[in-house]
Amino acid sequence: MSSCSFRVRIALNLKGLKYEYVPVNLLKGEQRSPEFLKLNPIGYVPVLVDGDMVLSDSLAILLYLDEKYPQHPLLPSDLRRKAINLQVTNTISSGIQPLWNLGVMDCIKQKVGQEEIVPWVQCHVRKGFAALEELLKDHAGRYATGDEVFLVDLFLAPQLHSTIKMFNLDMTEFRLLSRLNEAYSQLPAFQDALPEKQPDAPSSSTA
Ligand SMILES: N[C@@H](CCC(=O)N[C@@H](CS)C(=O)NCC(=O)O)C(=O)O
Repeated sequence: MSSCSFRVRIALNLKGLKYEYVPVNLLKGEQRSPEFLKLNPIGYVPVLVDGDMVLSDSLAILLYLDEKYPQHPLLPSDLRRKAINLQVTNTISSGIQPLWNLGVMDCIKQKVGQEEIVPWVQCHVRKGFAALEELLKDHAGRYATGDEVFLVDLFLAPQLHSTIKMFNLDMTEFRLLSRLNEAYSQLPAFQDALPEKQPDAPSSSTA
């Protein structure tokens, strides 16, 4: 169900890399098991194990894969487009996704009440999406920063997919993001990375 793991699967698919998929059930708390904490002491997925290399943050994993496997580069060579990619990627990974992480939602449920989860997530995601529309409006082509898929698309697609699906977000005011979401849904590398396509997904899986 993790949007952060979804990012990494898209990159592995784009680069044509074979990998062994090891499921970690977040709803069962498997990310807090002693074995998993040895891989990532903060108890978050994804983790990439590549020989003796253990990496536990999606951005670090993506940049590592990009250097090691340069086919289908994730960052554009053009300096300005590269900078926009990094800016928007970081806006999603630090300004949107952490605000609706499972641990945050659990905390709201316990300290404030279950009924406050959806309004909380909708408020923060809408604020983030409004910013993304503004940040990307002068850069988007078919995808977020032109007509090729880059790093920012690997962050955007899972964010859109997960929040629209889980929180029934009304996207009518986010016209650019809606168009991009539609474009991503046509790409095999993105389709095959969907949470609901993974071997351990329950039939009603959301991300
Ligand atoms: N910055 C990290 C964030 C990782 C993260 O928040 N992972 C979430 C799933 S997308 C998680 O494992 N949540 C489990 C929890 O909150 O207990 C990354 O990009 O990999």
